[in-house]
Amino acid sequence: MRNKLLEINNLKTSFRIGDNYYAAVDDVSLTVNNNEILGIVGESGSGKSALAFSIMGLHTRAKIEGNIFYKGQDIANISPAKLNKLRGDDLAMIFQDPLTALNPLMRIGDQIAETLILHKPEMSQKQRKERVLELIDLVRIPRPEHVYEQFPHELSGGMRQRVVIAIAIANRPDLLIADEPTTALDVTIQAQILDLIRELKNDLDSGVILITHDLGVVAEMADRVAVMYAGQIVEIAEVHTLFENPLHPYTKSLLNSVPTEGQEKLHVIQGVVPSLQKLPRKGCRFAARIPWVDASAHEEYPELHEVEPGHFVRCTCYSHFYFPDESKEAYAHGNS
Ligand SMILES: Nc1ncnc2c1ncn2[C@@H]1O[C@H](COP(=O)(O)OP(=O)(O)OP(=O)(O)O)[C@@H](O)[C@H]1O
Repeated sequence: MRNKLLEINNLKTSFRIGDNYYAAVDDVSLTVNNNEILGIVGESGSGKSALAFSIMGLHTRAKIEGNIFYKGQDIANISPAKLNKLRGDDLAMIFQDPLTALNPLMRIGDQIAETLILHKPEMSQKQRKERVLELIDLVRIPRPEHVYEQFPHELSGGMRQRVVIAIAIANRPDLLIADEPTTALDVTIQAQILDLIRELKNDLDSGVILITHDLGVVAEMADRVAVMYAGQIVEIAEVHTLFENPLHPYTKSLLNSVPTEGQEKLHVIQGVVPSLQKLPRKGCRFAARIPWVDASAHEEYPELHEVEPGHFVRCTCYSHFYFPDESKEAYAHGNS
């Protein structure tokens, strides 16, 4: 049975730039259940990492508003001591680049043991070593005894990422956040690492937040998907619903950017996510990228609408959206 592990309500994470605070995560609400993978997709700059860091309490200077309930306890603003206890124990994160996540001067075994020393101080040295070897084996690294003594630079990228995963799961976390865990790896290794994350999720009955810009990864891995644009969730749905019936113009354009068999020409929406200072704070944040859609189609304060059970879409523009033919689009851009 799936239970609610994480519930985020109206989260706003703002960074100070000059004299003002600008929200990089703006009014995000979501839930994650145990034994569930929630995929979070969106272009670079859409706020995915800022959201992950907020959950992990890793922002040192950001302003955090709203609630992050973990098993019913609000961790959005708890003391650093309490958060440290949770982090690495109940909550763990797998970062994008294993090289920067690992200490180049420390043996693999010692790096994995470190998190056990911190969170399971009662373990004897012998028990700890046994557990580290078990973890190395669990993430399918061959010859654990040998790898225990090695340094990060002696391992391949894929093996290093397995070490990072071993550290993350050392204390059997209930919630695992994986931020682009396979971006730095080639395709075959990527598939193995994703398989491993899915297996560990099943074994530990954990909830997983999988952040990626790769829709193929989401289709393969996620149970539900949240699509983020400019700090907000613009659509959230079960994975098959999102792929079969995408509604938000941004989701449609993301899906359109993945070529499928038999499709000759794809319409790709131009532009990028605006910087925090330039982000419109009123009206539909995606409006500027679909200038051919009439302004009246957008809401003044776009909200998430539940269009069918569990399927939410932001702003009414989704029901007026269409992909223009190229000539009309050129006209729209030329006149905007
Ligand atoms: N510490 C910070 N101070 C100021 N602005 C920040 C900070 N961290 C992130 N931002 C800004 O917040 C916005 C969201 O960034 P974030 O890294 O969360 O995006 P992302 O979707 O994870 O992108 P990527 O896929 O490139 O990691 C961006 O405009 C970014 O420049």
